[in-house]
Amino acid sequence: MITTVTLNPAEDKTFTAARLILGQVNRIDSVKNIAGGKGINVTKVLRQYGYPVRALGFLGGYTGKFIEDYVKSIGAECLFTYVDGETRVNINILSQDGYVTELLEPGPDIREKELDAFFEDFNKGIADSDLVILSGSAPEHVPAAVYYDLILQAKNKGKKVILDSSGIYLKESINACPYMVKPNIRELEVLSGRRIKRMEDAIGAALQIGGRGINHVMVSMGAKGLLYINDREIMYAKAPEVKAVNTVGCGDSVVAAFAVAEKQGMGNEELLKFCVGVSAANATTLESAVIPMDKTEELIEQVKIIRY
Ligand SMILES: Nc1ncnc2c1ncn2[C@@H]1O[C@H](COP(=O)(O)OP(=O)(O)O)[C@@H](O)[C@H]1O
Ligand SMILES: O=P(O)(O)OC[C@H]1O[C@](O)(COP(=O)(O)O)[C@@H](O)[C@@H]1O
Repeated sequence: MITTVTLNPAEDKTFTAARLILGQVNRIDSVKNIAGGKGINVTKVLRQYGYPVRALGFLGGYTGKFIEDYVKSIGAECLFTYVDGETRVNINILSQDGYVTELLEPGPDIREKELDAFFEDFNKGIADSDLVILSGSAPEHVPAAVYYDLILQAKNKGKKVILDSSGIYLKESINACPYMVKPNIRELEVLSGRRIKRMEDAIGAALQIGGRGINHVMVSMGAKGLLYINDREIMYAKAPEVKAVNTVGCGDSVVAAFAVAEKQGMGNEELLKFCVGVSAANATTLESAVIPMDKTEELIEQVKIIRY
């Protein structure tokens, strides 16, 4: 069993538009509403690879119910903690000039007793899982150190923890040393306190993070690909060129692919190629975290690895 945690799930509204002009009336060409949020996307990808998954996190109101129904429909187990507030709606605008603009709501207010209820659910939810995946931001009034506590609790029970978060939630939790962390360049800058302009900067910062006792550091670089540092190797894989339709969910696809690779016992090179292939394939579909399997195989073949 794999447990995914999405503290701040969202209904993702994907708008397509010719262009987006600030301060003007913008008419939308099409709308697609899907269940999203980082851990929900990870759950989607893991289910496509056939793994049993239990999804945890806060849900509330009509949007929360919509997300739970979807997660059940893909065959994942649900152990969500229901709250009085309403789960958020996030907007992703894909404009024809190639820009992806995301408008992310903060999420509902979480009361102290709701947070306590979540911690109880978490301890039940991870009992039979070997991998625990913590993804995304947290809603209002959840302490910044929430992931620090969750990582330690899961590690104390012998679980491997994967962390993909941002800002204060990432910074406050990194000293709990998850098994794997996946910052993008912006997040790596937050973690290391350094500006990252060149590959050498990214390698230096990732080594600094890994040196704290994190076994696997994957730095995602959008269309440029992935840098992967573990206790033995430093490897970079350029992303294959694809016609990107929607890059939302690419980071979540890397995380899910890493979990699949871990489950399948892939070697480092195979693992990196797989993560790059799956995430590039995600970019080719309009719906986030829907992986076209044939395309993925084709893309994996194209991935070239550079060792440092
Ligand atoms: N335009 C693209 N073409 C090919 N692969 C991409 C593209 N955008 C993202 N990817 C793949 O997805 C991974 C994660 O994307 P990234 O945007 O860095 O993550 P995040 O959404 O977490 O910021 C990248 O490391 C890369 O492998
Ligand atoms: O939890 P956060 O950081 O607020 O992000 C939520 C958003 O991230 C996504 O999971 C996409 O994440 P990635 O593009 O980083 O993979 C969306 O589904 C969701 O709206």
